[in-house]
Amino acid sequence: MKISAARVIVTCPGRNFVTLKIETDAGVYGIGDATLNGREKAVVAYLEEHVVPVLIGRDAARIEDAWQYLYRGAYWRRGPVTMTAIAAVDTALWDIKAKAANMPLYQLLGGASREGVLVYGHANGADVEQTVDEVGRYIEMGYKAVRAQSGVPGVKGAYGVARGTMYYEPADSALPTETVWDTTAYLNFVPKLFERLREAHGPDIELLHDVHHRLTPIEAARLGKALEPFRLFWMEDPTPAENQEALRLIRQHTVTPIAIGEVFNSIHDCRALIQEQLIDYIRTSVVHAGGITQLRRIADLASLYQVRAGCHGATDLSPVTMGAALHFDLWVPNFGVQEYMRHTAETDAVFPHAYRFSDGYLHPGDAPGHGVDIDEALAKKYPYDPKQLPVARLKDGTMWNW
Ligand SMILES: O=C(O)C(=O)C[C@H](O)[C@H](O)CO
Repeated sequence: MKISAARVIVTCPGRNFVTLKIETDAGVYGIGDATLNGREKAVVAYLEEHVVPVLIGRDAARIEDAWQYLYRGAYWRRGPVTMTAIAAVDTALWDIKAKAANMPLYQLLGGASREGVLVYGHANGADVEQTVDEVGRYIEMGYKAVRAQSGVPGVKGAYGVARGTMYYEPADSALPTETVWDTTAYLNFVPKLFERLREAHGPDIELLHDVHHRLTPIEAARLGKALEPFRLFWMEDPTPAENQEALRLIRQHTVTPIAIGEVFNSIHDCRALIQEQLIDYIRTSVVHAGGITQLRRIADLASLYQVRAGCHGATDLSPVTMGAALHFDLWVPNFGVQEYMRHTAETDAVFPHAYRFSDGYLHPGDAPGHGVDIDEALAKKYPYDPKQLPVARLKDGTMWNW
């Protein structure tokens, strides 16, 4: 079964998505997500200029060889653009292999290890009480795990707070929106938020929180310690994790579980964090960490150290990534939780999918392949709309991590 064509499809049903469609001479096709939020066109160019030409005529069944060819053969390895492009090819080829075998992808990976995939939703509010209500709304919808983010007094454009409810979309403008970060205000506020959430919703609901790379190691240690009485499922991205050693310091001070990895694109980015057991959950995703092929390797490494998978699943990861991730999650022995930020109805219509939510769990469905398709005619109706992620500055104007 040879690859006969490969095309990049860019569409914006409410937000931008880049999709690679690979066709074969056997008539079977596969699709892969290649969306890199705010940097979409860089991946489009990488795919169209450097990857598509070398795919034509290759054996579609040789997924590992294609992965190694695109990774080792590139010389300029790794990085989010390269690894997102590789992920798109890898996901499309796994889709083709599973369709050709007439099996849902999770069967090819080794079969289901569980009945459904525990997911966490995103509750957010302008202040504490609104966030408490929003968490309650997610619990009513059946969620067993909820991430809580709130507006912080004195912080302009706090991370994770939507302008409407349900659909937080940070890439909101052609030029980056400027937000202001205030560590003192944030550190004083967050423990009070979780105290109130436990008081309102009791001890059993799983609560998560994303710090979004804003703290220094000692500040993150302080926050983790302050949150211990409220038993978080995880504290995410407490510091920018390119400094992997920083996690040693944080770990010495707190038993609040830590999740890191959504911006990682290589197994090497998480090697020390996993091998030194500095994190509890690894957040690498199908789309930004080189596809199913590398994600499996990361998960296997993590399983040796009791680190569990907690895949990134924000709205900028398309339904194609969500579908593929759910097959991975259903199989992976060391599963923790899957992020599930619902896509809008417009997005869901462009990407018809087999996965279904029920009572706090998602199931990838049993359609052959990863179970997600693209309606190309509908996709054409939504042209690319340039949008970038925000930036953050301290109150005195110093650039900070968004
Ligand atoms: O979902 C999360 O945990 C995020 O941090 C979402 C990111 O801000 C988003 O994917 C950036 O594109």
